[in-house]
Amino acid sequence: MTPTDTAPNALIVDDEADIRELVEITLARMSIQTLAVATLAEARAAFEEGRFDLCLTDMRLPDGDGLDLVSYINERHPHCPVAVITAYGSADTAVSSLKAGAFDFVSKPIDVSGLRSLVSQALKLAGLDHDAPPHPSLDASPRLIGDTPSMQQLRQTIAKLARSQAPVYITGESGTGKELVARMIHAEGPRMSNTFVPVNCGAIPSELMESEFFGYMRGAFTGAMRDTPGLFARADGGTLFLDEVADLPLTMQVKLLRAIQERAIRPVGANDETAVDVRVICATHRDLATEVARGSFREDLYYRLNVIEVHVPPLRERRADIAALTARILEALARKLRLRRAPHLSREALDALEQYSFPGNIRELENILERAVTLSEDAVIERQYLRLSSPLLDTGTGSAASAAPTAPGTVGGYTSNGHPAPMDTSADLESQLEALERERIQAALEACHYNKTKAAKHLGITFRALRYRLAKLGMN
Ligand SMILES: Nc1ncnc2c1ncn2[C@@H]1O[C@H](COP(=O)(O)OP(=O)(O)OP(=O)(O)O)[C@@H](O)[C@H]1O
Repeated sequence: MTPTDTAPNALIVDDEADIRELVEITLARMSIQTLAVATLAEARAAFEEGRFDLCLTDMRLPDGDGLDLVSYINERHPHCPVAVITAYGSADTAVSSLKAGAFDFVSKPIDVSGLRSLVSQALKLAGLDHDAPPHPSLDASPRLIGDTPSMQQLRQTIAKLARSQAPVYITGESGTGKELVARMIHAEGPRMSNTFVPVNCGAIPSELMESEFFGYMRGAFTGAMRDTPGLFARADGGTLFLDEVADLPLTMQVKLLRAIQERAIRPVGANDETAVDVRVICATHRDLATEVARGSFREDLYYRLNVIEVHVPPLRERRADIAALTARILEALARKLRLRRAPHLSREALDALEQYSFPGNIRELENILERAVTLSEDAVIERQYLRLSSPLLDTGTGSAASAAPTAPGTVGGYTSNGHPAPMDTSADLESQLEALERERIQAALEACHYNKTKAAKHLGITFRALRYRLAKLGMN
């Protein structure tokens, strides 16, 4: 196809003629007009004269650093995505270019199919800025509720990160909305029409990890009846969300690092690697830097994943959002339960919620409200239906252990030797149930040698549900 006036145009900045040529040919085959220059000065001059939909720049230029061009474009031409071409094996440079605002990088020797997918992503990005109508999936995509300054800032960060391809590391307590943030980064960016694949790293048995992540070939092991794609292949063109990444065993961390660095995977039983184009976003409620210091998380992988860090604050640090979140959750519940009108909370009930510490954050708020709607038959939900285990907590750490009603001589529901306390029969039903729950969970954990995945199975609940309950009961 011959480029037309409406064809997108790209600026290529590299002092090596053969690389310029390779990139020009590849882009021309994609019907993209190109202008190739060899220096930083020429690149700046080109930007003074025209508008580009994409810029690809080498990192080392005769008159300066590619990073300077990245900063210049981000400042003066923020609508133009810029990607850098890095020398083979220079992971550090790739990471610093992403931090400086490059949306992606391609390493030498240039792999043409990788370059093509990078360019397609970039053009989708550029397209998002033009007057294109919003993608239909955006309307259906989840929304982040809340107007406190931290939420407003989080929304701005999401919009910025959606434009980049850099790995993102999301921190925050359980139930704060880390997965929701990851989904929004995916849904607002050029990968929106491809798959978002969430994976709970703590829930995959370690012996199955490699085949789950990378897939397997028929006959690779007993029971491998057909070629089966793994999570990376399913997320090709889209986003892989690694939840609880700190739970990955060290052997898997090495393989993950390789897949991210090489942008290729080798299914179990396959001879060759297959290229994949996956954006990795990960999250954990643990402190990865501490895990690195303890030796349970590889520093090189940490460095690779933690290019950009986003923190999602706990609900108790943004109490002003509780009313809006409650209203939205009650509306959703009304739809789910086919109620004619969404119920709402009495003033007293809302006050109680606004003072509660929410160790399980928004997921806990959802559970409290679902239970209240089920228990209360009125359109106005009174405080007693919230069944808060300790309604009025201080603004401290939010530890559920300090909140839980305890039997005399016990700490957080445990005796001094660490065993669950005997049930206090004078306590109300709620605290009796809580004590029972603790006891059953503790017994399951002990029976399964503290393997949470197995304990959850043993209890007949999901891994997430177990983790939520552990946090709620302060048993972490
Ligand atoms: N700001 C928000 N607005 C609306 N809903 C939210 C918000 N934050 C979280 N939620 C909802 O709260 C629930 C928990 O969120 P999510 O699963 O994203 O938390 P998480 O931090 O990933 O939890 P975990 O650490 O347990 O994996 C989800 O149903 C999510 O849609």
